[in-house]
Amino acid sequence: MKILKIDHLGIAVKSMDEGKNFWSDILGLKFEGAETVQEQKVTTGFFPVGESEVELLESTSPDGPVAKYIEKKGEGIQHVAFRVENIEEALAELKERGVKLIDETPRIGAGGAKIAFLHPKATKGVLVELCER
Ligand SMILES: C[C@@H](C(=O)O)C(=O)SCCNC(=O)CCNC(=O)[C@H](O)C(C)(C)COP(=O)(O)OP(=O)(O)OC[C@H]1O[C@@H](n2cnc3c(N)ncnc32)[C@H](O)[C@@H]1OP(=O)(O)O
Ligand SMILES: [Co+2]
Repeated sequence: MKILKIDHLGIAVKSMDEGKNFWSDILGLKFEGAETVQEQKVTTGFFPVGESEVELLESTSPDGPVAKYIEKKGEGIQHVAFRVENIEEALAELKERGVKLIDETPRIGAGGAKIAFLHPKATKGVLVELCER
């Protein structure tokens, strides 16, 4: 598999509006707009930073993964996303090597990217997202 770069850092926030204030008003990053991804029960907000982006995540439902994360650990970095050249190939390789996958086939994430998550138990405690755009 080939990882091209860190695509984004996913940061769980209780409120997109409040989160946005810090990242755009204080740090001066450009807010590229919000998008709800119903399947993941989140509204996302992207801020480009050089070759990568910050992705703020606000839950749309109390039983979504981001709401559960905040309940357990508080606001903060919920996942790291790597951009890969070919996500199906990467997932097949990881599966063959015994890595615990949350998604065995890609789903559709923000901006229409193909995404899939690896289980934090298989990655030394970091929820890893692979994405291909
Ligand atoms: C829109 C899209 C995009 O970019 O395009 C997105 O990013 S969507 C971003 C939101 N979507 C997702 O996160 C989808 C993938 N996530 C999931 O399926 C879930 O959140 C899991 C990662 C499986 C965790 O599920 P759940 O909270 O029900 O399980 P759990 O509480 O039993 O957790 C199992 C163990 O994993 C740990 N754990 C849970 N969430 C974690 C996280 N984000 N980072 C690191 N560790 C984490 C828990 O502390 C626990 O460890 P201990 O056993 O040691 O206590
Ligand atoms: Co993400």
